[in-house]
Amino acid sequence: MVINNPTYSDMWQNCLSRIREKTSQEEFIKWFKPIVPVNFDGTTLQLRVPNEAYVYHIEKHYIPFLRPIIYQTFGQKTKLRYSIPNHEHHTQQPAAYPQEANTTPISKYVEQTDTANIKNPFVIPGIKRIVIDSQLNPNYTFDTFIEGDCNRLARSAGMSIAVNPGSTAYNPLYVFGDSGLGKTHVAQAIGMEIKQRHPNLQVLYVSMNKFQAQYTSAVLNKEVNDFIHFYQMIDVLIIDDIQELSGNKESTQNAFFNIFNHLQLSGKQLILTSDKRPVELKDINDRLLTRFRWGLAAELLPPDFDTKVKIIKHKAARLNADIPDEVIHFFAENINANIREIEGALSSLVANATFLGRKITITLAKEILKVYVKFNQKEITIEHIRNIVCDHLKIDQAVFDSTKRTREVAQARQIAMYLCKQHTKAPLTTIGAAIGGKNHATVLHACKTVSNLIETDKAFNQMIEEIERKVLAK
Ligand SMILES: Nc1ncnc2c1ncn2[C@@H]1O[C@H](COP(=O)(O)OP(=O)(O)OP(=O)(O)O)[C@@H](O)[C@H]1O
Repeated sequence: MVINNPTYSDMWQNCLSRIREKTSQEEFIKWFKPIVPVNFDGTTLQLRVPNEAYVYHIEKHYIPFLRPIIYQTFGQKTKLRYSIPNHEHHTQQPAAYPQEANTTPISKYVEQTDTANIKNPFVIPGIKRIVIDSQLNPNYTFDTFIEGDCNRLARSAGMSIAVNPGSTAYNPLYVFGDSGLGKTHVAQAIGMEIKQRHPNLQVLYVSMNKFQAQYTSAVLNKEVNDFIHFYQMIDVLIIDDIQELSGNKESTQNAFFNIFNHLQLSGKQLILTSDKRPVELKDINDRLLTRFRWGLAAELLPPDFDTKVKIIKHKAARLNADIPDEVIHFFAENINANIREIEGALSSLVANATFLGRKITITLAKEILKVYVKFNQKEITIEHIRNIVCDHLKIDQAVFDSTKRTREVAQARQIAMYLCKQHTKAPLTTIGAAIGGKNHATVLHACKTVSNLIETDKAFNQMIEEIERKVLAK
């Protein structure tokens, strides 16, 4: 009886049987079944894999598992070599994901180089680590993200994740809140911190819109598998504006599900941001929604006064701008909408001071707020100004309205007239009539006197700014 030596294909089948016993059906079908042995020369086993993503995935996740199986079947110290169909094509072109037409590719599978010098089994010389541009904004770090009650949960959870990505209970971390409250900033800060602490991890930030565009292009180019494999290799995936997945085609949601599920099961970290609470997300596959709720949902709230002050001071320092406290407080009191608007107002304040040589005062700040943010201030009336002036200068209203002409009272009236001219639309005659029954020439004179004092007397100027702040904080 002639016993034929088994071929390397038979030997590989033997390996596959053992692999099948020890892996899930899904893993086996996805990662091992597509592998084809193409040569074995007694020392090196050459396997054809569908693409570079396989090489990377196998090397990263299965080597300790595969090694004994291959050694027992092919012999101790057997070396592995991979080949990839259309390799020329694959390696000369940068990998397709994630990139957009006419933009710099952010990922490159680096070409397999000389294989003659294989020293260690299971190490593929030349397959260098994939180079990925994480797409993170280096300005979005924890150092520049000011902490307050409004963001403490997201910030602290983010810090824990940065220390142990994928190993905390916060997976995924779902950061939600209204526009401009710092969702992108905190998500990217986590990514930046992870890159610093764990330089070997692949971190990728992508918006849901960009992800969808890439997926659509992958479908058109028949590269969906490459697309999914690329994303499945990421260690920390940050997806901004996840709510954009709503109402998307089943196929896009399925692709995202495959990626999400794979990463989560492999202990990779996912960070999602959204302008909606998880329960408010609509038209998203239930199996995804359930997974979004597995980790931690952290809300970002509008900052309180003190946090706004800290943020403004921090941003002013970065702009090298010296902004008086009362202007900072004025901004903090009057901008309620979001931090992006604070930044816009601050930049234009500084631009006015730098390019137009204007002094940074509450009056300038008010002008800017009118232009740059929804400034919901109620109309300021003459009566309101009179009340504030009397209150601040501790002058009785009845005395203020009387014919009494002591220096303090006369000056209080002048200040009130000046502020009425600055902050109301009332004509000078109306202002004069309402303050001591004076004519418009007296009001003009009062305004001139106060302006001169503001220019020449520092203490007086400070007092006016203080009164003005109270007037505007209506
Ligand atoms: N706590 C903070 N400290 C410092 N800057 C902050 C803070 N929160 C937000 N910002 C700044 O506010 C701006 C808006 O933040 P970001 O883009 O992260 O908001 P968002 O919630 O993602 O908004 P949108 O939903 O509109 O995309 C950014 O420039 C960011 O740096």
